[in-house]
Amino acid sequence: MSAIVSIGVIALVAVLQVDGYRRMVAVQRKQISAAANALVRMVDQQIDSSLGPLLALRNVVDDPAPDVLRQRLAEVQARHPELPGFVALDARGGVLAAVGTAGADWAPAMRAPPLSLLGATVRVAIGTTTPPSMRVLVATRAAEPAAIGTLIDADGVRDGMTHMMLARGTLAVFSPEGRLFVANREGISPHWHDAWNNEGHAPADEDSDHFHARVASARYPFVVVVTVDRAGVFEEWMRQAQPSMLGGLALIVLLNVGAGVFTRAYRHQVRLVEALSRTTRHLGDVQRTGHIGLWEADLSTGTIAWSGHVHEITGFPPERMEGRQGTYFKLIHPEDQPGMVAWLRRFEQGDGPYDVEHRLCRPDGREVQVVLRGARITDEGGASILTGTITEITALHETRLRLRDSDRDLAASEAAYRQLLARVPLPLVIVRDGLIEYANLFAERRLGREDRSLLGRDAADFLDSETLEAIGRGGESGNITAWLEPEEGMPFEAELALSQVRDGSRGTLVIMRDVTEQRRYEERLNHQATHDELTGLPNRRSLRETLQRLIARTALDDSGLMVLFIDLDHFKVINDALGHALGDQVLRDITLRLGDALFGEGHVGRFGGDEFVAMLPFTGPVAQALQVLPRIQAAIEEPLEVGGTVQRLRCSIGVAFATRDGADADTLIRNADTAMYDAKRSGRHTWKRYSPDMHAVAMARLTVLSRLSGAHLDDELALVWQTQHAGDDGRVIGVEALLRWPSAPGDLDMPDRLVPLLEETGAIVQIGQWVLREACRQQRRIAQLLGPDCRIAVNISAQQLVNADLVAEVRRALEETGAPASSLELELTESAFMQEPERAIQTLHELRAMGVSIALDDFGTGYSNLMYLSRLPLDKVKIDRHFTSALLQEDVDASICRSIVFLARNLRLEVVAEGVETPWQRRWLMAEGCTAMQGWLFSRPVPLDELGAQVAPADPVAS
Ligand SMILES: Nc1nc2c(ncn2[C@@H]2O[C@@H]3COP(=O)(O)O[C@H]4[C@@H](O)[C@H](n5cnc6c(=O)[nH]c(N)nc65)O[C@@H]4COP(=O)(O)O[C@H]3[C@H]2O)c(=O)[nH]1
Repeated sequence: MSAIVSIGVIALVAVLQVDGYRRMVAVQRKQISAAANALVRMVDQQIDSSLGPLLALRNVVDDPAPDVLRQRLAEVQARHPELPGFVALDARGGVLAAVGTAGADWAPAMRAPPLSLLGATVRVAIGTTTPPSMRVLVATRAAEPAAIGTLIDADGVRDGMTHMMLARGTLAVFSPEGRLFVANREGISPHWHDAWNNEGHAPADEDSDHFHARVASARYPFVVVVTVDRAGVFEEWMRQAQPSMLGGLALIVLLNVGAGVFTRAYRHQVRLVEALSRTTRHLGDVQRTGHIGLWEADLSTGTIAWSGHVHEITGFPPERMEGRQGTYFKLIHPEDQPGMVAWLRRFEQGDGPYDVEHRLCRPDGREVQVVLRGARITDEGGASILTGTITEITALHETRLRLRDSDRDLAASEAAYRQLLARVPLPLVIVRDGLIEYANLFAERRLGREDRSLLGRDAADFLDSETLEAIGRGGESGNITAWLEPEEGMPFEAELALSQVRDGSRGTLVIMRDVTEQRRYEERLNHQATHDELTGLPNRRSLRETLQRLIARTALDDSGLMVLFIDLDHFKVINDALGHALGDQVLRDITLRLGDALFGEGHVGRFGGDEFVAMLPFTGPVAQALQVLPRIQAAIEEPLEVGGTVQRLRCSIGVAFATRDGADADTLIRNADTAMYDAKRSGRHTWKRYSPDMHAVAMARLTVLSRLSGAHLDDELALVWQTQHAGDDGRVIGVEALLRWPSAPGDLDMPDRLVPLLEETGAIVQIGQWVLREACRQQRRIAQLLGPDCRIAVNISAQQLVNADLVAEVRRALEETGAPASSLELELTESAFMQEPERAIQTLHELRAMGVSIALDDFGTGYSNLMYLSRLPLDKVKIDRHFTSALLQEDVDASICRSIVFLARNLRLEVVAEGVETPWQRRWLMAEGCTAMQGWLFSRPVPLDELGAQVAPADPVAS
């Protein structure tokens, strides 16, 4: 039996699924029409934003100077060749400024509705109310309404199409006369547009292979056509059918359990009723066959006579009944005895017949239920007797009791079932024959009105015909989506779970889940996930996806793809000075300008902060593609009004090409970024093409940062020392500490490569501290080797002067190592003083007050402003070795070197010449009055252990 039921259920589910397919088709129809509408909205918005610069013209009319107006109109016209003329009008239609359409009559355009654009009319208004006294109008070429296509960002639309329809359908945007603007797949010809020209109806009959929808934009001249393959829908249904079949079966089983509770209770009741009637029948048999006890009592004598069956009922043998009424009375259950007395009294009022029901307690311990029926018979003499029957009804009584219990059970289980439905935390109704038979509280609240119940109402008041049809078919389970119309409030979209109620006639249980918010939330999430909130541009994730797609396309059609990483120069300064709100405004303006500069040919996205990434497919030579760069730079450089100030921004751009510089999106973006970084290093406001050695530099930076920002500098770094000598006798007068990184990667073991990198990364501050401390630590040994008067010179970077508390650091280094302050000399370059001159002068004074000497390094290469230098508290200047080396060629005009030495001596400071390599240079310097020297002539930089050898160098003058 259960097998038959199961087969029936499976067959039922199969029928449901077939019908599910029909519903899916209906949903599909709705979806493609929704997709077409969404696509129209999207393209409308795109055209709006493409026309952003036109709309931005409204801003220029803040300043009604005709020259300014004309210039701005001309700029926009140059960017939009499809729009040949613009004019700014005052409120009365008088022309304030016009370009491209001089002498035209603009009055009709004043009557054009706001924002209607590129229609069939010759002139239309695009700006109407800002400020209220003016309008900016644009003339379109009436003969070329298809120019609208240039305003559509085809790849952006294709992106949107992917989200709307995934891969199953075809979406296309045409001009009304059939020109294809964009589609989500290749190979769509204008004939395709003609084929679907009858709005909303397939040209072929229902056997056609497609569903389609066609929607025309109300604002711009284009139409959207959407089709879906019937085969694709079938596949999707196949994919969905399996889980929903299982779900349907599970639901049916669940409902069967519920219905089973009903059915069991009902059957139980039927069985009891049958038992009751059987018992009644038996009773009839008993009566028929004489199985009723008969009795006759004489009330005046107290005697009673019995038929034989009375003994069977009472269980008392005849000999013990002895014909006494009292004997019977004693057998009656004590609780029922008062009832017996009352029954007897009834004969005082009449002759009967009267019935009394009571229990008898049999001698064998059994309790039986009997009914005594009696009537009074009076003879002619006036003597009367009571006579009647006694019938055992124990079985009947028990059945009656069970029936009463079962009635209670049945009422309880139905209440439980109703309660179960009422507790479903979603609106739920049972629809039977098109009427609402049951509605839980949630349904009453969501669909109905406070003063009017849903019960008995026509379901068509709330549900559309398709949904009603699905419900009306009955016998099905599954989910459908529908728009519901509550009596109060807005219609809402809901997911309906339908299941058959199996209790005789066919009803459908409908559980509703409002998905309006969920849909809205999904759409918002989708947009947020792919777009930058501030600029509305695609965000990093979506950029990467688009780039990956473009790379794939490039590989197919053998075209080129250029990736630009654009970073605004010194944008932080704008942010810091003008605040983040105006900084945001700048980023929005830059976004518009980038769009203009690219002529809508590429894709731009915001990578983060002030970084933008542009992707430009191209077909011609690379040199031609690169022509966009000056255009971008010029667009960004245009003066920008921000918060009452005029700013001129610049940018650094890194360029990378697919697939030469990377075959995937991440690599290409990273390499364009590396090239941008190189452009920044080269002084900003420039652009650089990526080359692999840039990557090596970037890796070196990374190594420096990871290895030299750790705590183990002692294991990585070392100091070498170069002696300074008196020019006349060659005695050692000081030593300079020079940094080395023995295990450095690449050529970073020498400071002229390493130090600039450390400066760039900021690591110089921490490493400078290490050098200072290490030099002071080695001072004691140097004093032992070269004498206590030998000063140690330590190079100090500009960043240490600006970013660290140099005075405190020097003091700590001296205290911790025990080196005397008088033995320490700090070498600083002129540029170090220039960043914060007043603070630098103050710091130097404090250092000198401690007893530390100050030397000006690389003298002659910097600003050498004598006025300024005279304010610095210096002890020594060191002539840069490039001036000394210029003396190597004896025929070189020595006048520059002479002036440098002269300048240094005139500051009345100790003068040391660096880079002395030949005896000739030494003699020349001596002759010019420079008596202290440093250079390879005396010693190369050596480790501490080798410094002892410098104590008594051979006098080079003599050699
Ligand atoms: N051709 C030639 N070169 C000579 C001669 N005599 C000395 N030199 C080199 O000239 C540089 C002198 O150091 P500097 O002017 O302070 O120039 C230094 C200094 O500005 C910077 N530097 C070195 N160590 C440190 C440091 O610990 N901290 C900071 N902030 N800068 C350092 O790196 C620069 C280069 O250092 P080095 O490569 O060690 O190069 C040293 C030294 O090896 C010579 O006769 N001929």
